[in-house]
Formats: sequence, structure tokens, C-alpha cells
Amino acid sequence: MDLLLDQVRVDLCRNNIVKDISLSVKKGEFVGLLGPNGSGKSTLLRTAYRVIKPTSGTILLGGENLQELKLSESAKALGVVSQFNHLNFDLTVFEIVMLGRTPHKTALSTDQPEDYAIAWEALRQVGMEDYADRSFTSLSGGEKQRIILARTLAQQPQILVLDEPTNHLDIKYQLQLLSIVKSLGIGVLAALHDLNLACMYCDTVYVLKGGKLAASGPPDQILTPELVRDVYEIDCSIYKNPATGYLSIVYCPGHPVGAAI
Ligand SMILES: Nc1ncnc2c1ncn2[C@@H]1O[C@H](COP(=O)(O)OP(=O)(O)OP(=O)(O)O)[C@@H](O)[C@H]1O
Repeated sequence: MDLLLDQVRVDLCRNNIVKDISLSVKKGEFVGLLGPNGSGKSTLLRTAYRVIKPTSGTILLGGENLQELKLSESAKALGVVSQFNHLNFDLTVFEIVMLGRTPHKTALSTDQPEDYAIAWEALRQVGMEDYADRSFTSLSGGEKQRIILARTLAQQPQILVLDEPTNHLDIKYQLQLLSIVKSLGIGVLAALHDLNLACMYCDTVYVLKGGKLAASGPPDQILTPELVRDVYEIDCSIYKNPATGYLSIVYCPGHPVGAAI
């Protein structure tokens, strides 16, 4: 299944936050959404997963207009891991992961053995089987993030939208989360702050600046010191790391470009 955004504009409180962005996420493609704080990444993602209605433009999910799809259909197809996971229900970890099966059920259907098996497999994928009986609210920020990913894996979505999914995770689990997501073989749209992780995992990146598209393409073709300086106002050097084969970005200490000394 593909996700296509065509000339999407989003106004919030009369401010134009997202300015006519077009992008595509194809089956199996890992697409990164980059840009500094306040550049419109979360707003664009929230529009893509149907929390915000676009002011103009079109979003197609599997070729169908997202706004015209039944909510139950888009809920089944689109998985979301967002930045904020303030769930205050007193549920166990396993119960949270089982919530991922909800979009696949009708009002009267009960949990089937297959649902339990899928939820256990999702917990196993994030390495959290031993936490199944723990209260979700007792977990650390990083553990919560991994359980939210497991819930989303249990949903078996066809497109995954991630808003800063590596927040709270130490480097091992940042790499684990992105590797799991990449291995799913579905379309992924992820807002990322870490440009080095973007270079390692993204097939394509879209870079936002002030709600507009500043650049798009494969990271090794478009991430240049000039682009980083223009978008993030910071100097850096970029080289191909012989150990990984990916670009590595090293930020220069000192003053951001244009800052008063
Ligand atoms: N409901 C709203 N009303 C008015 N402005 C808003 C609203 N929601 C977000 N904004 C503004 O829109 C801009 C883009 O915010 P958004 O959260 O999309 O940026 P972002 O790129 O995800 O930032 P960050 O990297 O800090 O998470 C910001 O200036 C924000 O203050």
C-alpha cells in the first residue's frame, strides 16, 4: 500500500503551518521527514494519520482519498507511533499490546488465539516479553516507547507513521527500533531529528524549513553541508563512513551560523 500527499496545506489558528507539500511513501520504502524544531513535521504527520484535516490538497491511502475512507479502514491500515505516550490507564503491558488488535475487530468479536499469538510476537520483537504483566504506567520512557511500537506491530499496519520514534531510547534501542521498522517491508514515514540515523535507515528524505519543502531525495544525494547550514543554521562536515558505507555527519563546535559572538 502507498501513501501519497499532493499539495497538502495545513492552516492552524489562521497560520499557514504546512505549505503545499507533496510526498510519496511506497510499499517497502522508509521515508524520513527532517527539519528543525517548528518546521511542521508533526503537523504534516498528524494530517497524514488523520488527526488534522488538510486545509487543501489531497492524501491518498492505497489510492483512496483518506478523507473519504471509513475511519475503521484507515485505522486498520495506518499504524502510528507518536512522540507522546501519556496513557494513564492502569493496563498491563500485554493489555496495551493487545489494543493493537482492536481495529481488526467488530464490536461483538472477542480476542482469538491468533490475536494473542500476534501480540506475543510483537512483544518478542521489541524484546519485552518479560514485562508482559507489568503495569504500563510503571515503565521508563524508553520501555514505554518500545511497548507502543509493539502495540503498533500487533496492529499489522500497511503504512507506519512515526513521530520522533527514538525519543527516550538509548542508542541500542534506537537502532533496534529503526531496524525492526525497516524489516517490516511496509511503507514508513518517520520524522527524525538525528541526521546520522536518517542516513542509515532512510531510502528517501524530505527536508522541511518553515513549513516548506527545502529538499527531497536519497540522503546521500541531498544532505550536504550547504543544506544543513541553510536548514539547521549549523556548520558540519559530511563524509562517507568506510565502516558503515553510509554518510556520517559531524557537527562543528562553536557558534551556529549567523549567531552573535
Ligand atoms: N494548534 C496550533 N495552532 C497554532 N500553531 C500551531 C499549532 N500546532 C502547531 N503550531 C505551530 O506550528 C509550527 C510547526 O509545529 P510542528 O509541531 O508541526 O513542528 P515540528 O517540526 O514537528 O517541531 P519539533 O521538531 O519541535 O517537534 C510551530 O511553530 C508550532 O508552534
